[in-house]
Amino acid sequence: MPIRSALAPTPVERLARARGDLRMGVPVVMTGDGRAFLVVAVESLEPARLAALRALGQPELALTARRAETLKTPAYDGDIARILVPADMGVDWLRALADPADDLRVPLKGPLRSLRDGQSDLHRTALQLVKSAHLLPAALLVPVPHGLALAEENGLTLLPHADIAPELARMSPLHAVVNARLPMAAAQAGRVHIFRPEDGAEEHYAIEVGKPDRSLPVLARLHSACFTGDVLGSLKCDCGPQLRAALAQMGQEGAGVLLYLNQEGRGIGLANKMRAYSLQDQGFDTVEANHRLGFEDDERDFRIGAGILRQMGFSSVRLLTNNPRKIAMMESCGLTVTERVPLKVGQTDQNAAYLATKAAKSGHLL
Ligand SMILES: Nc1nc2c(ncn2[C@@H]2O[C@H](COP(=O)(O)OP(=O)(O)OP(=O)(O)O)[C@@H](O)[C@H]2O)c(=O)[nH]1
Ligand SMILES: [Zn+2]
Repeated sequence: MPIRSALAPTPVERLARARGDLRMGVPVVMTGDGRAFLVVAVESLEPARLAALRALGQPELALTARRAETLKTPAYDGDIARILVPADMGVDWLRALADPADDLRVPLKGPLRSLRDGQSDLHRTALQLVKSAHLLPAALLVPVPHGLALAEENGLTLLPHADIAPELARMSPLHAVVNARLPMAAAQAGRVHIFRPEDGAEEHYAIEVGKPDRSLPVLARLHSACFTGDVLGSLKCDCGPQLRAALAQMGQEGAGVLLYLNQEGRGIGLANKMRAYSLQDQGFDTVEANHRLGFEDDERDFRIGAGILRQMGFSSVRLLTNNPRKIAMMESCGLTVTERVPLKVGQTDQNAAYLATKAAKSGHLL
């Protein structure tokens, strides 16, 4: 028995496997309180799988309240909506509900029947899981009578809700993997540290400039990955210039730490960020675009940055930011912010509206 339990995947390992399954369109089985559901992500659902799922039960579509609001359908569970999938509706209908790309062209998708009775905890967890796989936040759940047997017969990942829900909510511990010297144009004395989370999600990086004194507040920047801004020189945001200005200031002062957090698109992933950009071309601002996709304005887990700084031995920072939420998060995680150092660079005609929206709707300081 002990050998078997040591070989079997833990809840965290099952979650990592489930993310891969969902991205590939493979169903997972979620069980809890005597119920069992097959769960698939709408984004990766193929017609043959939908037909196989329908043969087992009546599918229910779980969407966030944000997406339901755009679809003008009630979210009786508060933060999520459960919608009955009619027998004659296929994958295209589901995708149209999940993906706002054609909302303006084809506004009416209903009437939709939102479910009011019954429990929604498994649906909520399924949506969190799909989000953490960086897919569109839309999950199809099919109630099945014998979840355990179905998982075993078909080699599907089994997710007991009581085990996985707490794992999804907590911040995964991060481990320092390796660090190496990296001279940079902005700072000769650079060192890159790699941190790997236990849950199999993205690694994050800390770029240490010089040898900051751990007993003093360190000049720090929490930078969220922005492929378009950091690498391509996008004019739609200010990320690239902010990244370079932060490193330059650390180089000038001779010490600092820049965290490069792989939370692309404020945590929704690059594919979803590009969907948001496409909606912005239809006239929606950065916050509205996230909402229409079914996300909150900001899906980042701000605990990660604080966790890395503490692991590196820092307890107080001079934080380079215009975002008050970052300061509040650091302090709630026990780090002292002795000073906010403004970081105003990279304003362009193309990003003026984006920066104004962040100031008006997300509390950024101009
Ligand atoms: N979803 C979404 N993400 C965006 C958009 N534009 C930029 N981003 C992402 O926003 C994040 C910007 O992160 P930060 O540089 O930390 O910016 P911030 O939260 O405004 O805070 P400060 O720069 O510290 O003031 C990056 O992950 C970008 O990829 C957008 O229109 N939609
Ligand atoms: Zn950017």
